[in-house]
Amino acid sequence: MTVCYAPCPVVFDLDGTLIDSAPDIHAAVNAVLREVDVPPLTLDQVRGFIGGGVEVLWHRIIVATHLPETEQRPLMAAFMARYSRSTALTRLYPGVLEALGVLADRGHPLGLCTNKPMQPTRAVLAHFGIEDLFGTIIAGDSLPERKPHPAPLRAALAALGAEPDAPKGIFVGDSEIDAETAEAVPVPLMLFTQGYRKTPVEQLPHFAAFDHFDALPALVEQAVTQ
Ligand SMILES: O=C(O)COP(=O)(O)O
Ligand SMILES: [Mg+2]
Repeated sequence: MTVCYAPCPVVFDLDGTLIDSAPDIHAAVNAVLREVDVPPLTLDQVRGFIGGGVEVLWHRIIVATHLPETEQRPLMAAFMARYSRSTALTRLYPGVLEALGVLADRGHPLGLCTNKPMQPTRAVLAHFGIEDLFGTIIAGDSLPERKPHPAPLRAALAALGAEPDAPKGIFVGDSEIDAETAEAVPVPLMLFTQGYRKTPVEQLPHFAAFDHFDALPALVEQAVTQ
């Protein structure tokens, strides 16, 4: 694995890492289900379905609600129309703004690599006024591949100046998918433990784990100087 010399690119996952978006996703999912007379899902259920992008989310909803597979496309479209500007229930995790500011001030190029589609990604970043902090945004519909395929993270690192063949940088994420993606690139993963992960921390490959964003800048410098 290649760790870089300071200041190296730091790329972030979005849902469950920078933002707790599950309440807005949950509300939009249930509004769509209500339209087809399907009982609501719990917040825990929907949170457990997030991470693979909108197709995976709706595939899991279809399976859980026993709806016919033919419903997936139209319901997903109805969801996207509703969710794309939904930010009212979404929160930044504590310390995110400060940590991004510290890393940016230290000269780290910052990027975003999410499986969430671009339109809601841009809407939520604009809502929190943090869009301009990121030198690149690779979303779930930016490339033919999505995480855990290494292509999206490789593209984000390359856009921030990393060498395409042996990218150096750090990935910050919350999920099984993020751990797999970081290994596939490979780059060190800083695992945020308060996100949407379902696997115990010790079973997920990671360079370091943290439960509050206050800790992140020091972990990044550790990875860089090791
Ligand atoms: O929208 C999703 O399913 C996942 O998004 P993430 O990659 O930012 O966690
Ligand atoms: Mg995530």
